[in-house]
Amino acid sequence: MRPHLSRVPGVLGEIARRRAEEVVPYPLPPAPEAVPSFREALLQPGLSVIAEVKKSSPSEGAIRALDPVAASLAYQRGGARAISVLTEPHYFGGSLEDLLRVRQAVDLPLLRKDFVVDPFMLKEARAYGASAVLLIVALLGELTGVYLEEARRIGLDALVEVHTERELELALEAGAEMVGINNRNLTTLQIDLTTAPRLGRLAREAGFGGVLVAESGYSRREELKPLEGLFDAVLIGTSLMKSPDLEEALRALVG
Ligand SMILES: O=C(O)c1ccccc1NCC(=O)[C@H](O)[C@H](O)COP(=O)(O)O
Repeated sequence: MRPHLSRVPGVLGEIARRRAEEVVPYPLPPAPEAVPSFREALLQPGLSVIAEVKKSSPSEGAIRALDPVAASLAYQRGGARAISVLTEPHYFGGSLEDLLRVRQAVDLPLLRKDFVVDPFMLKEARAYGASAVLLIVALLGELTGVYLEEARRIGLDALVEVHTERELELALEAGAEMVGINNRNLTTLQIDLTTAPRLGRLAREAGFGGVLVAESGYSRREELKPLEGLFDAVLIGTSLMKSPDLEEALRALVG
């Protein structure tokens, strides 16, 4: 079952509609028998970092044409607990090949970072070595629970992404065990670092006891302070990818 994408505004809608046109099921390679748990990795003490391999983006244009394996190995050495690999090709320069190559090179759990708009994309994620997928409530709406169930059924963790109070409500109603709060408005691309702590507090007040991840816009250590004691993890891409030394940059950011 596919979401109605005609109602999704801005660049997010453009990316998702293009992605939906491209999904044509094909025979997948055999999935790895076991992959490390994304959820358990983020539940280790302290604020876990999910470091992102991101070559370009709508907000930045070209970021850096760094080999995803070299970037991931640097992230692993720098203390990342998980790695997010963009697999969207047109706006982010990613691919499933990148995901597979990173899977073969590092021991950390991998998040397939894409715009999931068809259940086949979940099967692809599993086949190419992901431990988890991103489910964006602004795209999936009322179908979020259906995609969440399907992800679980095939052995994937799901990070359910929200940006507004209404989306947070939908994520919690859908039974999300991991909620990602994006500071970036995916329609305007504006970043507001108060979004994650504000919605994070609302989630905890509503009794959410699962994994909370703050996403987007972080580049300095002091910006992580409001996340302490509230969030389990932070997802960081652009600022790390732009750093001359990714390993050092990660250490400097989280200590
Ligand atoms: O990054 C973008 O410009 C973007 C545009 C449209 C949809 C999604 C987009 N980014 C996805 C993300 O959420 C980020 O890649 C991720 O949270 C890391 O953010 P950052 O550290 O700011 O690169």
